[in-house]
Amino acid sequence: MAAAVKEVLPASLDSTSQPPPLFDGTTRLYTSYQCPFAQRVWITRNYKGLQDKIKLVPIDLGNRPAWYKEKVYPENKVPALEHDNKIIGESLDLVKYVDAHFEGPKLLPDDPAKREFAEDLLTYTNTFNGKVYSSFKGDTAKEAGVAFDYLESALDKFEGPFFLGQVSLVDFAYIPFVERLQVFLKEVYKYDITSGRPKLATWIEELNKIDAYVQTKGDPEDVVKLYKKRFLGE
Ligand SMILES: N[C@@H](CCC(=O)N[C@@H](CS)C(=O)NCC(=O)O)C(=O)O
Repeated sequence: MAAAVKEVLPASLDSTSQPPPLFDGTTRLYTSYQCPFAQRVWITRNYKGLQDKIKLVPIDLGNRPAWYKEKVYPENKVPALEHDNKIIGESLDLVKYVDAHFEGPKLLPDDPAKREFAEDLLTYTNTFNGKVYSSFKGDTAKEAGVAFDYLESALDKFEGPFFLGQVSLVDFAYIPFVERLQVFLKEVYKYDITSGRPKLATWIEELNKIDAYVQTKGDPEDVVKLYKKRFLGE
């Protein structure tokens, strides 16, 4: 198989940048290449083959343009999607929105049991992140372990390497966080999240075969630096 072409990514806009011509009919994903929430939507866009339909507009969150809050998204966060003359935010709503309103492979199956499980898992994402983040200051292996065990047993529910069997929005909701946590826990705590969790190991491996995801991955060293500063005050 030929290697996939890497998308040329636009440079981030900062406080000196002019806004794009807003509400001109172009669909725009306001994003940050470092943001795991935005990465959920970015992977979804790539997987559905919407690179030409949804334009990436990266924002420099450390030096944000004033027009972003004033004219685009009063929440002043990424991700946000400009579509059909409106702005929509919140990554979990956005992945569903992009799946429902755009062409490309469907990322939620029709099977009601799988849909219900998808909702449960999407709801659990915040709990998952909260449990792992709070473990950094406690008994990390034990407390983070509970959250990763939850994923391991969820991956056992349906046949196939992904949460719902076949790849879905649920995988794209978790992987940006798991990707970062795996690196950080290994580097700082010498904790291997895949040890004793074969399903989780295979899930990560399988996702790393999906170009739509691989193209969105950041530099692991940046993650370690950022997390050390943010969570450990280093
Ligand atoms: N609940 C939001 C969270 C988005 C979020 O917190 N994004 C961060 C970047 S990773 C952000 O924009 N932070 C800027 C700020 O809070 O001022 C979602 O799921 O989309």
